Amino acid sequence: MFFPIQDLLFMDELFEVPWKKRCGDTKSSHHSFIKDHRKCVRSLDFETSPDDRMSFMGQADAIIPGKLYDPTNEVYVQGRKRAKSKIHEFNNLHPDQEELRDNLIRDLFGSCSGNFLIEQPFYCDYGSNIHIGNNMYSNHNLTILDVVDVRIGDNVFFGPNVGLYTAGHPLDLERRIGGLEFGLPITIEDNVWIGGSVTVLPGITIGKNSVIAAGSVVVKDIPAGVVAVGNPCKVLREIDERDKRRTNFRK
Ligand SMILES: CC(=O)SCCNC(=O)CCNC(=O)[C@H](O)C(C)(C)COP(=O)(O)OP(=O)(O)OC[C@H]1O[C@@H](n2cnc3c(N)ncnc32)[C@H](O)[C@@H]1OP(=O)(O)O
Repeated sequence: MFFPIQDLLFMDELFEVPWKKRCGDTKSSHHSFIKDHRKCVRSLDFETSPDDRMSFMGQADAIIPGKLYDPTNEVYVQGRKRAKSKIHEFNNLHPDQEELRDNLIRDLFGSCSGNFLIEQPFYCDYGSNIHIGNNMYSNHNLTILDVVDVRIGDNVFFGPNVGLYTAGHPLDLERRIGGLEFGLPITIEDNVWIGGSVTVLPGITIGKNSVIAAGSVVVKDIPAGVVAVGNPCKVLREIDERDKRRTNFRK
């Protein structure tokens, strides 16, 4: 069973995901949202850089961070189909077909500002909400659930099996099994290294130059310039001058 859009909007009033970090509190536009979904979405101030490519959905259909939406809406279904098809092609290319791999990702992502290397396989929901900086490297099996923006800075490295999940479901049973979802954006700032098998949850920002230890589950923002470890991921220490001098990397 899926909720019709009118019900979804009224239920949304009861379900306000805390979301004030980058988009501000969207409550002021909430009533017009109930009256006229498209009009309201257009009135929101989306943070897109001038060179961002237009999302495949167009801003009128973009998912609002922290608001419930129905992923079975045809626009989203088509968006995911488009992405799956390109990803299938990407994942099945011979590793020597570097130019084709590169072109497929450039076509899929919202923006790519320089060179990058994403090892196969790679997975995402829409691709158009992913924005990557220069010199990004991802080892095998990066999964990005990009129902809303995922912004990755310059010189960001990912170990194998990393998951960046902007998507979530309500905790209460009725709306969850009814199929509703929400998304909160993820930002990975410049020069971050994310170790293997790290999971980054919706709404997280990882500050520049930080290192996230293998296997961590990042549930809160991580400041700049630190090593953070564990589940839940916590700051272990700052990265300092001693790290510059360190030559012994034995266990
Ligand atoms: C781009 C790519 O493809 S990368 C390839 C994939 N490689 C990886 O994923 C490796 C990721 N590396 C790590 O996780 C490393 O542990 C680092 C870089 C975070 C830290 O390395 P170091 O500074 O050498 O830390 P060190 O080994 O001294 O450990 C410091 C403490 O953190 C703990 N710790 C280190 N790593 C982890 C971890 N992944 N999870 C939990 N605790 C950890 C250690 O047990 C130690 O605790 P203690 O002081 O109580 O004994």
